[in-house]
Amino acid sequence: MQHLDEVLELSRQRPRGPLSPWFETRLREQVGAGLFLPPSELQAVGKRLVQQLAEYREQAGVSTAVLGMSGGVDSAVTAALLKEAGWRVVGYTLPIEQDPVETERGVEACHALGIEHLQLDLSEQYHCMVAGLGSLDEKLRSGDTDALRTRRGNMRARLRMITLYDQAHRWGGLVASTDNFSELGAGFWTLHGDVGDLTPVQSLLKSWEVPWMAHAYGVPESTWRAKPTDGLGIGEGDEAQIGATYLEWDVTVFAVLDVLRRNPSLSAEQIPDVLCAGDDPVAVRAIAAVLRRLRTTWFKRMNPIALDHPKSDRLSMLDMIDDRLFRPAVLRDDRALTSFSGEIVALGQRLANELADKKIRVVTAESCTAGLLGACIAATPRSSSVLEGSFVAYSPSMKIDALGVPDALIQERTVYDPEVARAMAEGALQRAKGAGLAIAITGVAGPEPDEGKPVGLVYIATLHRSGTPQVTECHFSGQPREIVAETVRKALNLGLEALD
Ligand SMILES: Nc1ncnc2c1ncn2[C@@H]1O[C@H](COP(=O)(O)OP(=O)(O)OC[C@H]2O[C@@H]([n+]3cccc(C(=O)O)c3)[C@H](O)[C@@H]2O)[C@@H](O)[C@H]1O
Ligand SMILES: Nc1ncnc2c1ncn2[C@@H]1O[C@H](COP(=O)(O)OP(=O)(O)OP(=O)(O)O)[C@@H](O)[C@H]1O
Repeated sequence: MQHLDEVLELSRQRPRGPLSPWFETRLREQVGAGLFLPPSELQAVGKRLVQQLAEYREQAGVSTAVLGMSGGVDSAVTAALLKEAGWRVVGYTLPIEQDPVETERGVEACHALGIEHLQLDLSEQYHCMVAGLGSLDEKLRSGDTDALRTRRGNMRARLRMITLYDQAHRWGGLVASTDNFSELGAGFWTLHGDVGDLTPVQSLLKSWEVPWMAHAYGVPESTWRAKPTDGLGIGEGDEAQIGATYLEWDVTVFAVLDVLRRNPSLSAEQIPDVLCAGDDPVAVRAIAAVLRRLRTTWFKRMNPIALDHPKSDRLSMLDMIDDRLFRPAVLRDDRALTSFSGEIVALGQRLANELADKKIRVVTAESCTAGLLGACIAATPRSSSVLEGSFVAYSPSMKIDALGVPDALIQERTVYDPEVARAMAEGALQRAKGAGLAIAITGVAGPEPDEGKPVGLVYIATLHRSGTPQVTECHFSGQPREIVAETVRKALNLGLEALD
């Protein structure tokens, strides 16, 4: 299996010798399942990242990125992707009592990638800082415990960040972030120390995908072969601190995810047993280290901690204003199919509140939204008191069989018709005895026109049990998922109107 060999090679596993049996088996399975992306997919991922970085540069009107060049692979790949996307990239080597070999690798990477390079030795500033803060806490200056070394190391990272933000301001640019998926999971970064404004490699595995990108985008071999270190003087390299190699880390995280998917009710304590590493001491140790780090760093991955604020719909409103008016198109919220935008969530909540106030339950009859309207109401607290149910009637025959829409009507007018929407609403309300309001949707989400009807034509019918059906014709534009999201948004608004 060539791909497996490449993973072992680029992850620097080869010189360490064979993996322990548990890791060997899991890695084979995971490579076979495509979790360690094969080179053909990585090529596409690289292209997509570069394309997005280029679009962001054009749309946000910022074209200079500054970043710290540690001599390690993450900063080098980040710089390479930005450069490829047409950014002006300024790489800073910022040694603080650094091993000169690391600094030299940072300089070499800048030259090899053809980016500007500036150097500023921050050792003196660091000492001033330790001395200053040491006057509040004497131990900080000379103490040699893990905690004190970590505090001093974090100070180095934050001092570098102060420098980079100042330089970004100087050039009218932004600070590029170099964090990757594996370090994110391990909580292996300093809050406000090495996370910047734009994160090109955040979803990539440190063991395999980051070095692959390094190889593909012209980073010198000395950089991607170098032993990963935090450059903060805290410990003997990343992997010694984490308690597992990055390859072991990535394999274990995928394995934990797999067992959790199979059995979502497992507790953290049960996971080592379920992973069945019993007679492999290397794996037992590494799994324990991975779980320990995940357990002690979860809060870093959701920093700052956002409460479920009683007025969180205000935050949704700001999100909507930004999304509609100011955010560059490359970042626009078009993920409504899997995670509703803030505005849709807020609308769903409003409709649920109105229904609860009026003690009315709703039934939905959905064609092109295929249940998303119902799901949106189901996602609100106490939805069971306001949602009677949903009919997902996607095909014509479902509309006939499940909702009683007359076959002849569909034959004569197609399913994209106001009368069909009306019949769907009536059929739903007849069948859902506990509902007082029906909302029905039929339309063409695209990407191609259908039965002579244009993409984006949608009919939404609302029917209050004590009223007559109201049908609204809508014309939306965009990709299918955008049309579906617009339809859900409109249907929620029409539901609110119908209750008025
Ligand atoms: N429950 C809680 N909810 C919300 N926040 C909480 C919290 N508990 C602590 N905190 C906050 O979190 C802080 C601790 O986190 P933080 O300050 O980041 O510090 P911490 O995670 O303790 O240390 C940073 C670690 O990242 C490693 N690192 C740093 C930089 C670069 C790299 C690299 O290789 O790329 C690695 C470094 O070697 C060290 O192991 C606390 O001081 C506190 O402010
Ligand atoms: N000496 C340094 N000069 C400039 N920036 C640095 C230095 N050390 C660390 N940094 C910044 O902090 C980030 C995190 O540090 P880290 O040492 O993990 O580097 P890295 O690029 O992730 O490489 P690796 O972890 O593979 O050594 C770096 O990506 C870099 O932007």
